[in-house]
Amino acid sequence: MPSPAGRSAKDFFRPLAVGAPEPLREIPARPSRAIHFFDPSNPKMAAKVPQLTGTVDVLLGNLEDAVRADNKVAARESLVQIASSTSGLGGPDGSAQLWTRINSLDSPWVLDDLTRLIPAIGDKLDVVMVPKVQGAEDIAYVDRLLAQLEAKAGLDRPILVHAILETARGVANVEEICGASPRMQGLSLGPADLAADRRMKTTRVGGGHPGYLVRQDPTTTSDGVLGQERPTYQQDLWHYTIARMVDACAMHGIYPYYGPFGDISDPLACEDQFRNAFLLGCVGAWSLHPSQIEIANRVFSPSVEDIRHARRVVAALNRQGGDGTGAVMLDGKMEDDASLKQCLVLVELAEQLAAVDPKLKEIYDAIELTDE
Ligand SMILES: CC(=O)SCCNC(=O)CCNC(=O)[C@H](O)C(C)(C)COP(=O)(O)OP(=O)(O)OC[C@H]1O[C@@H](n2cnc3c(N)ncnc32)[C@H](O)[C@@H]1OP(=O)(O)O
Ligand SMILES: CC(=O)C(=O)O
Ligand SMILES: [Mg+2]
Repeated sequence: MPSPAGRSAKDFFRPLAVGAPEPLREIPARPSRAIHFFDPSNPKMAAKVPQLTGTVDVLLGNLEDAVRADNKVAARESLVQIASSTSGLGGPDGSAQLWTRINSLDSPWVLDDLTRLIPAIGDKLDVVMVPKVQGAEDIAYVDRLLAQLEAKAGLDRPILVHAILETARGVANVEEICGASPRMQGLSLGPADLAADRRMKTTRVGGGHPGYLVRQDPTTTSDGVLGQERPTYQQDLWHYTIARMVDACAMHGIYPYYGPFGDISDPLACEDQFRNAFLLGCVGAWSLHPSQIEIANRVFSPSVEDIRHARRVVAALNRQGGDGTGAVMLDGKMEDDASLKQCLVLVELAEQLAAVDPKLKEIYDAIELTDE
């Protein structure tokens, strides 16, 4: 049966142009806790890129929304200049990955974005983020064009593709989008455009809304008197969409990300939104302002307490027989094969992050297990 992108299983991993690099069989788990957005046409932001390179997992040169229409060409040209001249940025050995968000596929700029960037800096670009993806056909278009441009440029490594989920149709097609190409690296939530497309009645870029809540039932005393206290609990507007993204990504072996949190002045709520996404399965979020990088790095790195507990569970099950099966009691709780698997997710993530973050390595290395 053909895949949603119209390719049979035997053709799925064939290059889409003669001379294009072989598609990857597995998407590498490169740390990407913060995808830091900058407008390359803004001289102040562009000047900050070299100093940010050692502090953030991904730097993304944004060409789409938030870049003025009369700056689109300047942004593209400046991105070429920044990628060519910043050491440690992009490519398999870069200390920060280099991504770009191209303009939407129906815009007058997108063709020039790709035909200019791939020949000029294709060896540095790790991921192309495609906004407003509606279905597998959008990924198929970018997939073929990238293959043609890679072949022409003589690139030996395929550029990966990341889709933003920001239309109702995109959400409805999320599984087929994730499976549309071996280039698919991941998905981000686009809460602002998605809210508009769904005709939600919000005006924010991500985050919650005080009106979206549940209220506790009225309480009555034994005398039948109605209580006055009716606490309310704000709910997460994005839970449904993120949960769908996480399942679709896990099914296809790619990575889900929360997107932007627009209230730069509210780091606490930003942290909460990021943490909800982390707990549900996301690997990172966007940072729109330098102050959000530290929040994302912290939230998307497992805590010392989680790693200590995870290692204790691994050790306890190992002591019991070494193959991770069976059940043990630890701190009054049952641990078995399934809780071990959850702990291994955290332990493996900590190892990946420690490999790129020396401070975190020191912190994780210093954790002592008290019960051995
Ligand atoms: C819905 C979506 O599509 S979300 C994605 C698109 N949006 C974006 O990419 C937004 C990116 N961020 C921004 O445009 C800006 O951060 C803004 C407009 C939100 C705030 O900018 P400012 O008002 O300049 O913030 P602020 O004054 O706090 O900035 C402090 C310094 O950090 C710089 N800075 C701000 N944001 C960034 C950034 N994303 N990257 C690098 N440097 C930045 C500023 O230029 C300023 O530099 P200076 O000290 O040399 O003057
Ligand atoms: C992230 C994005 O593009 C949006 O929220 O619309
Ligand atoms: Mg958008």
